[in-house]
Amino acid sequence: MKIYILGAGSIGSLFGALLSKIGEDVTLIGREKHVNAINNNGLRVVGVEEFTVYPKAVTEVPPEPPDLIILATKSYSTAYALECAKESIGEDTWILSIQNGLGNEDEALKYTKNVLGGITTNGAALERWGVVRWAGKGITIIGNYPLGKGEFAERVAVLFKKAGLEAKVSENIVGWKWAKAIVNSAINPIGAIMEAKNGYILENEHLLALAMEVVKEGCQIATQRGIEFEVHPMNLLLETLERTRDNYNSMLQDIKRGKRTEIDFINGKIIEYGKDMGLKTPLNFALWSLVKAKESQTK
Ligand SMILES: NC(=O)C1=CN([C@@H]2O[C@H](COP(=O)(O)OP(=O)(O)OC[C@H]3O[C@@H](n4cnc5c(N)ncnc54)[C@H](O)[C@@H]3O)[C@@H](O)[C@H]2O)C=CC1
Ligand SMILES: CC(C)(CO)C(=O)C(=O)O
Repeated sequence: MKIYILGAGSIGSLFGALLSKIGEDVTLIGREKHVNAINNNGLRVVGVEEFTVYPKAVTEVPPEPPDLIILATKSYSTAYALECAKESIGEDTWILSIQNGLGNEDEALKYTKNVLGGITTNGAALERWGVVRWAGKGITIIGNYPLGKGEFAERVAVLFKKAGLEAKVSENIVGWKWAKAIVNSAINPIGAIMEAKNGYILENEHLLALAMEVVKEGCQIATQRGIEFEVHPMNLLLETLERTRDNYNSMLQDIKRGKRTEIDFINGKIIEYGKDMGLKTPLNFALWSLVKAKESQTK
């Protein structure tokens, strides 16, 4: 399959490397330093598995339409990245988002009806240009966005499995996207504000109570929008906190590096969807405001 990785950073490079290893026609689209390193020395994966592959790597989206574009930028870069890719989105091209947050697939729907949603609990980090660490093995769930299974989603899941990724297809990917976003809306800002590992939220009764209330608030908005969950976000919250006890969440990591966070696409989207329905989301608003303030402190 001809696959473009749009946003070859941490998670995109991991998916690109694994798909390239099984012989798929992968092109990584990313920033100059990473692209140059890949072209000079190949793309190295370390951690869960260790290997080097030699996929194509470029800074501009090639004009030929691929079968699949895997969207792996941060959510705040999605709109611009898709605009750069629009000439390469053919009639038969599918776009799959493996990003966190809400709204990425809706951006993709502006260009094609062939959109797959996805969530992944794999952990990846760029160790240096050309080298990606597969920090933790997880599951990837994909499905036609917003709803439905579809033949192409099944084909992609088969490829992912062949590449060594645990993968499954869901008929309700929108439910999974919301469930993950609601969990992130609690863990990420609380961990970022407290500058604490995820496990601390589980150990501290005040933080755990707050996280659970934030999850309830997100669920109210989702339910009003008719979203149904395969796994309830409250269970997912507790399971995620336990499983990622030792992690500093990605929002905290972004703040520490002076980078923009994805708060606008997590708590920000829950606030926005609430407003659309005349519903207030005071907890999400408080966390969003505090993270925004923290972001501006580091600038
Ligand atoms: N890193 C991880 O373990 C996981 C990340 N995610 C989600 O995946 C998304 C990506 O996360 P990361 O890989 O960690 O971020 P990252 O910042 O490491 O990678 C994104 C890359 O996209 C590139 N990019 C942005 N705009 C571009 C454009 N127009 N053309 C080409 N490249 C462009 C950036 O230069 C960057 O290298 C986020 O939504 C994140 O929440 C989800 C699960 C796990
Ligand atoms: C699951 C969790 C909370 C792990 O830290 C995450 O998705 C993140 O850090 O963004």
